[in-house]
Amino acid sequence: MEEEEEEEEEGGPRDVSTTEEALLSEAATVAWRDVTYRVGPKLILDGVSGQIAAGEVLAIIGPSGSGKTSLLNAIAGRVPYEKRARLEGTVEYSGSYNLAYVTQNSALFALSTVRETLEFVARLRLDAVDREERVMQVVHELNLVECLDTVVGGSATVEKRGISGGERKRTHIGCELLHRPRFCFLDEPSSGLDSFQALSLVQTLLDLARGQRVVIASMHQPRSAIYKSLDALCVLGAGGRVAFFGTQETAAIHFSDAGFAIPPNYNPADWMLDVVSLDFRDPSKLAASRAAVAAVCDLHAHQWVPMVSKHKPAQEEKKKQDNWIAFRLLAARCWRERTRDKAALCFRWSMNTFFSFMFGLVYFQLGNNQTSIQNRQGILFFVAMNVAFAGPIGVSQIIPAQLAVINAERASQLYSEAAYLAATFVVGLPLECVPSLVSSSVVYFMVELRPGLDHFLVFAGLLVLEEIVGEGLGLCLSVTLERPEMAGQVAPAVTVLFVMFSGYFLNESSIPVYVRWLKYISFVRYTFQALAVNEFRGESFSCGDVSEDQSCVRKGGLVLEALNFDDVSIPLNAVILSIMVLGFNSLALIIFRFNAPAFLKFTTHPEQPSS
Ligand SMILES: Nc1ncnc2c1ncn2[C@@H]1O[C@H](COP(=O)(O)OP(=O)(O)OP(=O)(O)O)[C@@H](O)[C@H]1O
Repeated sequence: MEEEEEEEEEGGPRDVSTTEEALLSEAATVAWRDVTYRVGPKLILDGVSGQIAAGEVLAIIGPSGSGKTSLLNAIAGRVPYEKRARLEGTVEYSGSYNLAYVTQNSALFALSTVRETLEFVARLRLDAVDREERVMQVVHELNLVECLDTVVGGSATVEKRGISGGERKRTHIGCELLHRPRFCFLDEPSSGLDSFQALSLVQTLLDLARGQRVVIASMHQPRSAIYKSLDALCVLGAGGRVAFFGTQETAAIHFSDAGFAIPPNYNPADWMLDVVSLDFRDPSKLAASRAAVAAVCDLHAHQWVPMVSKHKPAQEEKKKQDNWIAFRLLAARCWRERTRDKAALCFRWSMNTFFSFMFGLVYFQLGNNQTSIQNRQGILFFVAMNVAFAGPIGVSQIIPAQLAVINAERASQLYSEAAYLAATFVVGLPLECVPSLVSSSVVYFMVELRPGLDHFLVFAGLLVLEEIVGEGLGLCLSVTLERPEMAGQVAPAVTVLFVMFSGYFLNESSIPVYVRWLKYISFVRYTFQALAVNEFRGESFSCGDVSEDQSCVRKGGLVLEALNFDDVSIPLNAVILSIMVLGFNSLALIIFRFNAPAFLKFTTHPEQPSS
């Protein structure tokens, strides 16, 4: 029933096989010419050319630092933007295309199972009609059956043992293959796998390619069985030049022609890598290895025949995003990730309750005398301050901890920034507000603040509102800061600023003019003011605990006057706090969009026509 509803929501079933056949009937090719990539003065890729058609697996091999990842990024359009970087040349795809890009470090959500991870992507990328079947197909292709219901585990912030490194890699690849991409780019997919797993992965890539797909993978050091199974080879030499491009048979001839015939009984890939690496052990070895690299690369440059371009400019296919579905799926994932970390959740909630009891004990049953006036101000301020810290500290670390996965998902345009932030915010509401509501109630009744249900409800409502504003502030910090440790330090510091301008420590008339504006954005101030008005306006106090020569404040209104809060209106402050919720969330969205991963665009060589 649920499934049927979803089908309707997502536009109903579609004939996937027809769409797929139509897509595959166009021959997929990608060609790159004279790709040159520099970062500042450093030349990383030096005029690299090549092409590959559907049905084949191309392996980019080369020594460490020769530019394999950079070339793969350049072909896939994923070179990270940098001001001082420059990318020249052309890359042409045939027809419209959709691509998969599997990065080297497989960042995944730690507390989701393999099934949940795959289903999340499938629900965003595939129509309902063959979704389950496709997930299971990928699970079988990548041999993930055994670990399907195991959590991924092992992230920087969550210490939880999960699936193995190889399974993790295959899960990541599985996510990218779900939507049947025509072009698959994989950066070192076999790294971290044992030799059997690596070979079976390459076999999967070959099967994928045979299904009319282009597969390009960078590889560090393919074992001989893997080398033999590859269709085409691009060998990058030290310095980012192409040492060879073609099939294995021509590779043997090429290296032999350059004076480096592959010895019998030697893994050809190992031999080629030895030839095209620089040997820094001593100057003479360095000069000899430089000469060898130059000889092989020059011979390739001399023999390389650039193909005649038959390609029309192509557009990457974009799947239409449904923000509502994305929001629901993101909220479900966010809830999972935040609630499955039981230890962290219990720790936070117990600390919260502990401090509430501490506050309750220190200010236990205040009574109604003159001493209670100062104590009431104190406890109201502490409660407002406590709640102010909870939101920013709780929320600010969430996005930095997930950034690697989120950026990869954003690069694949899996969902919109608005859907992601809305889901993070909404999931945070019960998780942040419920404990804060519980602890505020404990304090209210232990301390015996102003009697009356109406006063308690205003008190609780204001604190919930403050918590929500704090969550918005936390989101702003979360999208700005890149590392969880940074968030952990910055969030309390920023909140302290707001606390300073709460109107409790500092008489507002004494605040220097140039920082006075800060008081207008201090959400702690609006909360504390409204809490004080709720507590004191219209309340009377007894003078039983003061001697005759001491002054006695009978009216709560006088307390508010002394605090400069006499003209504060609770509804107005609540409205201001609500506007702040909107303001902080909108600001978070603007910053998040601004920080979206950006990729370098090609600028053509001056001597080349731009079309
Ligand atoms: N943004 C950058 N700024 C400066 N240097 C860079 C940048 N990107 C890449 N490089 C340098 O370019 C060279 C090629 O890097 P790349 O990651 O493409 O090599 P690789 O062949 O994939 O290496 P490995 O096999 O070790 O992963 C390296 O020396 C690297 O330090």
